[in-house]
Amino acid sequence: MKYISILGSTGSIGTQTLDIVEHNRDLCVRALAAGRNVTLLEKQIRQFHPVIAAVWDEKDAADLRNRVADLSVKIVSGMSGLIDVVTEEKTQTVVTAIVGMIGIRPTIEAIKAGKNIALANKETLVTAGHLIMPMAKAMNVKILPVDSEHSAIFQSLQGFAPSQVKRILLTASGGPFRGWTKDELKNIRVEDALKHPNWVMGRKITIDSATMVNKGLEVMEACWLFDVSLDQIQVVVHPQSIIHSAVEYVDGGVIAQLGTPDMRLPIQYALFYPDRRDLGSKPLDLFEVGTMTFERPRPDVFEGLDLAYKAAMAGGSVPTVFNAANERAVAKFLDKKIGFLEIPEIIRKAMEAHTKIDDPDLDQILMTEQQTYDFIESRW
Ligand SMILES: NC(=O)C1=CN([C@@H]2O[C@H](COP(=O)(O)OP(=O)(O)OC[C@H]3O[C@@H](n4cnc5c(N)ncnc54)[C@H](OP(=O)(O)O)[C@@H]3O)[C@@H](O)[C@H]2O)C=CC1
Ligand SMILES: CC(=O)[C@@H](O)[C@H](O)COP(=O)(O)O
Ligand SMILES: [Mn+2]
Repeated sequence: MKYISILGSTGSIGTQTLDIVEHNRDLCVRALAAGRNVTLLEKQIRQFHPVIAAVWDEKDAADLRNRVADLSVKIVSGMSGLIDVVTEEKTQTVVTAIVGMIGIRPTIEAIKAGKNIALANKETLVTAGHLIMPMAKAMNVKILPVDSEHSAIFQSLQGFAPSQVKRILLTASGGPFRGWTKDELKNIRVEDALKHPNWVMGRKITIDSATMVNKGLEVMEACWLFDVSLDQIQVVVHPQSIIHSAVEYVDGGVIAQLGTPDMRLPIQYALFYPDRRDLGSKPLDLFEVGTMTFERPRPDVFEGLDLAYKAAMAGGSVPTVFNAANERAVAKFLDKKIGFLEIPEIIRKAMEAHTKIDDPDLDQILMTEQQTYDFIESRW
């Protein structure tokens, strides 16, 4: 039996993880955490029988306790609830499918408790990679990538020593507005930005793909996961999302991972690594794909990518400002309070206003997050 817990079980990655659990009898769910979707969480509790379940708000937790009073599951709430979920005794692997840098503290606590991490929650690594990666090494826990590109890189790296790696080719779909001019991006509606060409995902990451902030976050995520420098990563726009990323080796050979866009494959790979199992998914039909194309990214049009590189180069607390400003700006865009191009504008202004902390500890990261939110609230 493999014992797992899921942070963010009601979301896109969380529900696909549970789909994998349904099809693999040797996976057992020990604990689940959700934000507000009490109805779906109740269903999941009844189907997967976790011993602990968490929701964010204590009021929702009280409601959930009433709903599942016939079961012996402990219902918890808040940050301490998330920590109870990830430190559940029997759990071996925690799937971090929560959205945003709220995942930092539970991820750190999971590592301290010796749990392996199947990491989807890229915001945590972008903001606290300098704390998390050494901690994982010291605790001898595995950080297994779930993000499709990073899983592809991880799969392409199997059997090779890090010294043999020359570059990483990180693919990007280019999002729904690939090829548009900056002028054309001015009046984009939320509904249009939520239409990703290839992937069905949660709302925040879908907007991040449209601004290409997602690719910027993924560049930083790759630096931490694979211990490579920024100039060893090339972003390649590949609109078909069939090549999920590749590694170029010192002899010029390039090894890539290909597949139809289906997040269940990287999730399952992380859960059963190094084994592979039948996923029951539609096989890749290269004749159906027909053509695969490649383009250079346009950081001049998609300023979010340019700002991500600036944040990565600055390091210290600046990636936290980049990420926190983006989280707040995307929430405002989804609420129709700001326009599409105000997302990078807010990130840029927040970064300009920030005084960098070189090697922030956890408290300084969380303080920087709060200061960034306060800065944005006072102006937008
Ligand atoms: N979706 C995808 O295909 C991919 C996603 N990722 C990354 O995975 C992460 C999750 O993305 P995705 O699944 O799309 O996001 P969703 O928005 O679909 O799901 C987010 C999950 O987080 C939960 N959540 C939000 N706030 C809290 C909170 N305060 N406490 C507890 N749970 C909370 C939500 O609960 P509720 O809904 O109940 O409020 C939900 O279960 C992100 O970091 C994203 O970048 C990476 C690669 C691909
Ligand atoms: C499925 C996944 O991993 C997403 O992060 C996806 O990569 C988004 O696509 P783009 O950011 O390349 O548009
Ligand atoms: Mn990705």
